[in-house]
Amino acid sequence: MAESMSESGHSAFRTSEKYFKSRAPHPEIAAGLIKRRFRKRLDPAQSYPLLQGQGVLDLSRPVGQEKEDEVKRAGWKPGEDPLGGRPARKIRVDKPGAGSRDGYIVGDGLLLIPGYLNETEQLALVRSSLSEYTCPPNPLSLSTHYVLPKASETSLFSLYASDPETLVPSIASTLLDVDTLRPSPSPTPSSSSSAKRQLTQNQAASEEGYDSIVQRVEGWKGDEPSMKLKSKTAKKLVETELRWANLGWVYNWTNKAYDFTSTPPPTFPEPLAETCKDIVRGIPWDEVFGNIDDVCGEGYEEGGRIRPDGYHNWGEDYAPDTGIVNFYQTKDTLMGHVDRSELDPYRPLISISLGHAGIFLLGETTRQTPPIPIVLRSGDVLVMAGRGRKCYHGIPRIMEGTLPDHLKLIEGGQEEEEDETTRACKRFISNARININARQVFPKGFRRGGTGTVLE
Ligand SMILES: O=C(O)CCC(=O)C(=O)O
Ligand SMILES: [Fe+2]
Repeated sequence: MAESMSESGHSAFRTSEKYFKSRAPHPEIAAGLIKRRFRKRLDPAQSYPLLQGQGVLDLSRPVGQEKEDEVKRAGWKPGEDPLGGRPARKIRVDKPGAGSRDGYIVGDGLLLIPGYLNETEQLALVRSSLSEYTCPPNPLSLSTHYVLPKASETSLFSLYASDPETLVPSIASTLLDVDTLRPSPSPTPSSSSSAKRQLTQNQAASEEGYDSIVQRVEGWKGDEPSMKLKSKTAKKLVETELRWANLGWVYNWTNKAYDFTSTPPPTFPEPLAETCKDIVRGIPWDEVFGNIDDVCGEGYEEGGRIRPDGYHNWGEDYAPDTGIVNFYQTKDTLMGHVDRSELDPYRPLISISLGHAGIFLLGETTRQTPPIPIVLRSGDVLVMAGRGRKCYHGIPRIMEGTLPDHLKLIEGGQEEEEDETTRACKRFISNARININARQVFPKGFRRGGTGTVLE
């Protein structure tokens, strides 16, 4: 097994994260630009000419964007061997009404479908993400700390679209007079830490079991609002502090578990569920979980392959019931983690990228294996299923200069052709990436009961 721990003592995953996070120019470029005495200030990870000799896997780069694209500026080349020796096997993924798309198996149960969504579908999903998925009752990263509008007609995003300078009171301001306090010497960072996702390792929900989770989360009264936060304008909140919206079953970040107490269960947006089901239905799962030798290059296998029970039926019975919509400004990152709070540990997680491209690090089941750097561009879909659900992953970098033209604001007097919501969506995405990731918490036939659970 190809394991590595860099000299700095960081795991291979962390080394890669640091490398892609750093905005210092790549040494090949820096060599001509940076004086020798400044070079030692560069992040040590920068001394890797290209990380582990790998390039990035960049399968959906539009033609004609090369000049401004940060993949190029940073010196990250589409790699000759992006998978580090692992073969990426091509498959065909059916798409209703659109024939099919190429898909690539990039690991056991891990599938990349570049450009799955067309331009119209991308814009529609950007719109839904901002103008629908952020509406009550869906919790937002801001909900604990701000008094957000309650009705969808006056949602935070509709304020952003129609009257962005509207002041949204912080909860603290309704209890204390924080808005009139002078700034403290060390002001709260713009993405308040409490709004960020705290990701630490925890026991897999499938091992802990439903009853124990319910007991653990019972009686939880919610997070405390920060008493330091001032009221802010809708523009400031949406553009700099909104980090996520939660769809369907509500995830409780503090307990790292879903809150199963809500009755009736929360609903998941139907059109999004249909898109995810179409994706799952269109995948030839027999090929994904087929011949072991096709997927695993030498030195790749670790802990054996997993062929999940019932995967033949996913096309019929996959039904996402929870999801997170991540909003990234170009400076934002998401630390390496594994999503293990779903009771079915192997069902597909469907991850949709919109807006600016991001570097997605696809690791292994430990942080010690060097991850594959994948450029996820607007319209790409990544599917994590089976053993792939146990793999570390994260987003160390959102890349400037990668917004596709169809998501850019129309300039030069044609603005009137677009409605206020579309313009607001395009204003937001001009500096951002959105990721929608949908999951199914419960295995097929799982019934929640009073004292226990019954599997049909
Ligand atoms: O933004 C992405 O592509 C990944 C998001 C993710 O891993 C998560 O929300 O768990
Ligand atoms: Fe994740």
